[in-house]
Amino acid sequence: MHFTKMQGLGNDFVVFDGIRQPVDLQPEVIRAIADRHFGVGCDQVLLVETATSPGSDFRYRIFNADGGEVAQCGNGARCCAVFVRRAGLTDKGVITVETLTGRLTLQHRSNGEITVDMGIPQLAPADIPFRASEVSSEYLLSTGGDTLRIAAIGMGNPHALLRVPNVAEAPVATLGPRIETHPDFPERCNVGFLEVRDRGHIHLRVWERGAGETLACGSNACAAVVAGIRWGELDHTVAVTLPGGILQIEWAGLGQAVRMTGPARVVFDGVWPLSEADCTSRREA
Ligand SMILES: N[C@@H](CCC[C@H](N)C(=O)O)C(=O)O
Repeated sequence: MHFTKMQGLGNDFVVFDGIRQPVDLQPEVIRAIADRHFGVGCDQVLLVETATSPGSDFRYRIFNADGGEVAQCGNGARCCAVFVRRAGLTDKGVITVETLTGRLTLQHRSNGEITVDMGIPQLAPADIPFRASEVSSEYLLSTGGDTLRIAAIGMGNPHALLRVPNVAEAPVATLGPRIETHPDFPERCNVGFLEVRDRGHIHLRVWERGAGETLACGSNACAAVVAGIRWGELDHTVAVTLPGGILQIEWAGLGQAVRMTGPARVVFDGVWPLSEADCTSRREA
């Protein structure tokens, strides 16, 4: 299977063209590809397939490094836009892709960046999904003896957001997995630790469901800006500084879609596996 290694702000992907070649991605194959020591190494594996619904150009599928299939990946969406043009699958400047739960519009910009229409955020607990009796901009979450104030927001995938005084010192590796697997998020969640610098700028670190801490998470950046606007702390256009770089996020408010703009780059092309005999990717039993 031919693949392209790509990255969006250091959130890295192994991308397969499932239109021109048969691609079989069983969970154990995804885990082997994503392994940073025995495989290629990536946060997510992406698969581009033929669209199944009218009005979409492609089907865009996303698998976390742990092998689980999910419905949304913002940085991956920008990489998908670059991948389909580079592979000669389309020459369109505006591309529509279907995901597990919705549709995204990807727009190539004249400066080489890509803007993604990430859809309308889900605020109703049942849609996120999150266990709460009513919609609120802030919820209390009890974990390990602590009570945390969080926002819970769906961007096609579930997100928890916490304010921190300084992202550099945020307990991402300890609190991240506890919130990811908290029973109030029945499908687990991505956890964003956000520091508001001013009304147009936040710093953000993200513990991703199924991947651990990544250098950037586009959908969590969108959810963080939605949370900050609902708290009354942010304007409608916000620069989000992540460890891997900066995203521009825009949200006009309730009922409106979130727009995310940023780069996407090719790292290299490869073949997986080279051959059974050459394949050194498996952990020895
Ligand atoms: N890195 C992504 C999100 C990938 C999926 C996420 N880990 C989940 O499980 O929902 C992004 O840029 O949005």
